Amino acid sequence: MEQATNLMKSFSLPNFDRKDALPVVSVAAAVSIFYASYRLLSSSEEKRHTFKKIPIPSSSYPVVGHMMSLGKFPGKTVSEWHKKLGPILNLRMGNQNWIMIDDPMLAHKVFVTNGAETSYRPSNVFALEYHNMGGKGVSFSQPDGHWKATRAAALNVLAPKHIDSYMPLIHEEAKDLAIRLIESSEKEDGVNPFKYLELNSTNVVNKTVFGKGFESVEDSGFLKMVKIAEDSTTHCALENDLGNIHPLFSIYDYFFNKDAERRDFFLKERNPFFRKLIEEAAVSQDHNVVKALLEDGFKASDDEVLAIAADLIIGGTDTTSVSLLWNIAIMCNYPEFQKKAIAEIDEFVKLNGRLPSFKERSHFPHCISIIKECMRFRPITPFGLPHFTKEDIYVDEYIIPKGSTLISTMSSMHMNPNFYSEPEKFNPARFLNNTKTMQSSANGKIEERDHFNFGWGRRICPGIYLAEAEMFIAFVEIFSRCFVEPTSDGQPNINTERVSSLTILPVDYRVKFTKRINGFI
Ligand code: HEM
Repeated sequence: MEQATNLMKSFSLPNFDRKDALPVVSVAAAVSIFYASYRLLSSSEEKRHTFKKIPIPSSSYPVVGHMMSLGKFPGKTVSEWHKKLGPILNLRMGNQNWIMIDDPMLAHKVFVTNGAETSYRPSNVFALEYHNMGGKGVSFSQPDGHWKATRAAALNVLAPKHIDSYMPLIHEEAKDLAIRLIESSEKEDGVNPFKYLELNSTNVVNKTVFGKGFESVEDSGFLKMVKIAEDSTTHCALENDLGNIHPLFSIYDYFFNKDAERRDFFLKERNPFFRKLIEEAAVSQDHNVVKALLEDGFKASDDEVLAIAADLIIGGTDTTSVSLLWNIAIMCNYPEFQKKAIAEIDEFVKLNGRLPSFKERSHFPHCISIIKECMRFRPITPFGLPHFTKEDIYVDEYIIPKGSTLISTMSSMHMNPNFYSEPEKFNPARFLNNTKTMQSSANGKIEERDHFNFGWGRRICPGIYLAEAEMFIAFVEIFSRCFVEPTSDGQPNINTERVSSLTILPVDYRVKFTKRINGFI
């Protein structure tokens, strides 16, 4: 102990008089301030020097940047650039800066860890001012505006406890879908299932939101709704807001009267169409989302109801039907997985004498894995929905400058060999140990995510539960009743695609929905 005390004493400072100490302390303080400032400056200099430059693909041209180099399949082009240049790319689109990311871990850091800065949307007049009615909707409104309230309202009406009350209608629609597919396939020796899938998803969302559906694929109301949804997505696409990409391009809009055409679409066509549906829904006896928005504490204004309803219709129709369109094309190409799904469904039906509810999905590991793997194997959007950052963000060794549009490259992200082993192989077994709902996977740890089709962080799709229930129930209805087979045209081509506004679809195909003679339903 004594030794220890002596040792401590030997380290203590000599005794100074306070007066003598003053100049010493001042000099020391000045030196340390100077040193600290020097460290700070040099460390930010060091930081600047040590940060990696984000690669820029070489095919950029004056004024347009990479716009003209993206080609007919922008998702594929950007995926090729990622292969050559790495997981993060910097594109110039007119005067906009686009950062493309195809590594899930990096994307998680950008969109989730830095979510407070990266949950904005790039400015787009038609999406924000017209589609979202000046920020009153969800999908394109900015998080520092009204978005938090409308997003909370959307999350509330799409929450499992609410969606569960619509399950009977989801089952009814799925049964009608399976019967329509079988009947039209029998009539014409094969059918292109797309319009029937569109009717199914439009009816599910329409009945949920407005309490009203459509009778058939020829119904004029249905055709009008599909057209309105298509035109809305086209007018909201970033690449169509040309003046925003470069002021020079507004000349095109000016001469071709594009702005007026878009304004007229929203004000004279879309809004009156939706307002009528909203008026009817508000006085309907049945439960629907419009009534919930008006009553459930949110007390939305007329414009807010319209903007949110439009978001749910546009967000929830094409997305689900295109996912199922890929699913059927893939199943036709892989009959061995159809057989596994059918065996699982038959076993449940034999035991219970009925088809399962979504709550009983744990009995269906093969069906769940197949649905997930189809979405991974053929993602339905090339780039999801773009985010935007208002601040510089520092991620790994990159600085992403403020004012950048942030995009996840879905095609190559889902083919990332560090995240998925043998990604080119259609292999549902990869998800047999990850059969939790897509909803909980999307909101869980990055290492446990199944796929990224629903986007990221604070902006992640609020309709996952509805989409997942709808896809599961439709899948089970179809395969409990029939086997999907190629027509004499051959197998659906699942290696080429066509781009339509925000989604990527398989090229048109026909398949046979052959009624199963040994089916239990
Ligand atoms: C397979 C089906 C679906 C897919 C793949 C899908 C995908 C997406 C994606 C990628 C986003 C953007 C996320 C982000 O910014 O990071 C999104 C947002 C959104 N989705 Fe979905 N979606 C689907 C179904 C639905 C359904 C059924 C609804 C509602 C009925 C819906 C409503 C919305 C809304 C309102 C937003 C905007 C969220 C916001 O900006 O805060 N979606 N969806």
